Amino acid sequence: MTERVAILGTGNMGEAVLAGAIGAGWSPGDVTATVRATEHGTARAASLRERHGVATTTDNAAAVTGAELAVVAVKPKDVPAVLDEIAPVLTAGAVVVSVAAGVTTAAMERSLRPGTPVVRTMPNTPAQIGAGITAVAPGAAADETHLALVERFLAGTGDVVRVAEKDLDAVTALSGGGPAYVFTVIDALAEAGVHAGLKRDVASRLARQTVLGAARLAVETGEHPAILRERVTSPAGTTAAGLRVLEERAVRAAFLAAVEAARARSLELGA
Ligand SMILES: NC(=O)C1=CN([C@@H]2O[C@H](COP(=O)(O)OP(=O)(O)OC[C@H]3O[C@@H](n4cnc5c(N)ncnc54)[C@H](O)[C@@H]3O)[C@@H](O)[C@H]2O)C=CC1
Ligand SMILES: O=C(O)[C@@H]1CCC=N1
Repeated sequence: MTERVAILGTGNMGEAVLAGAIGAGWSPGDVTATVRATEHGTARAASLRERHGVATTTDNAAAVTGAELAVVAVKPKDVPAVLDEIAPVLTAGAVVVSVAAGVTTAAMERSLRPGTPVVRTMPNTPAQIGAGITAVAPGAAADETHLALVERFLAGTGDVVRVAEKDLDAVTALSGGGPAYVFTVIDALAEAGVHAGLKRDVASRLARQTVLGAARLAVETGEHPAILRERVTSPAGTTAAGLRVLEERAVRAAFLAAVEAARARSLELGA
């Protein structure tokens, strides 16, 4: 027995969260996913019904009627319009959860009836396979019970961590967008392998599994990445030669600047 959930705007992130929760046992019969009333939306709705067994509609207000959880997963600029649609019909005590980058709980609360519990979150797309991490921060009217419900729903999407709302822009920059940085690394490593003479399928397999294996080793041993890196790096060996190039090309500084730029953009989206 699971609570009734509405996913409002079921694009990349909405579907990833939905798939993670359902994959971990949330009943598809308790989930309604909304799409836009366009040709593309109609096709997408059919595909969501077929692949996940959820109900679909283009009517956000109808979707939240009777729902205990309303997950807002539209683009940040579209959040106010969706909140305006659902505010009059939201069940008393229902929790509004947002995954939108930058949009503050205070801004959302202004569009909702006074006292509506709001939880702002920042998931990432590995949620789709239960390997995500989501940071959550409560709004003014969200208490422990509301947070617990949101965390139980998100548990199927992977790890969940509570943070202060002021930290969510940094979270967005690191783990929200982080998969994109890592996919760039996988892609670059595979291309480098091809350049070094490997067949494309072999290079791609080596690159993907190397990133997965390194991540799992870091997570499962809990050891500092610098220690794990040292164990790969033989004195005057091949890895030392490669790492030297990464340092010369300021790859660490590039990651620092990328996360800072993404955080600044998240702050801008919320302004
Ligand atoms: N893509 C990602 O990796 C992450 C995205 N986010 C956040 O998730 C939100 C959605 O991003 P994406 O899924 O990437 O975008 P998307 O464009 O794939 O999904 C948004 C969906 O909402 C639909 N939509 C727009 N207005 C609607 C309305 N009034 N009623 C019903 N459906 C409506 C669109 O047709 C689209 O399918 C954004 O606010 C973003 O900041 C957060 C974490 C990671
Ligand atoms: O790029 C974006 O704005 C969203 C938020 C984090 C990941 N994707």
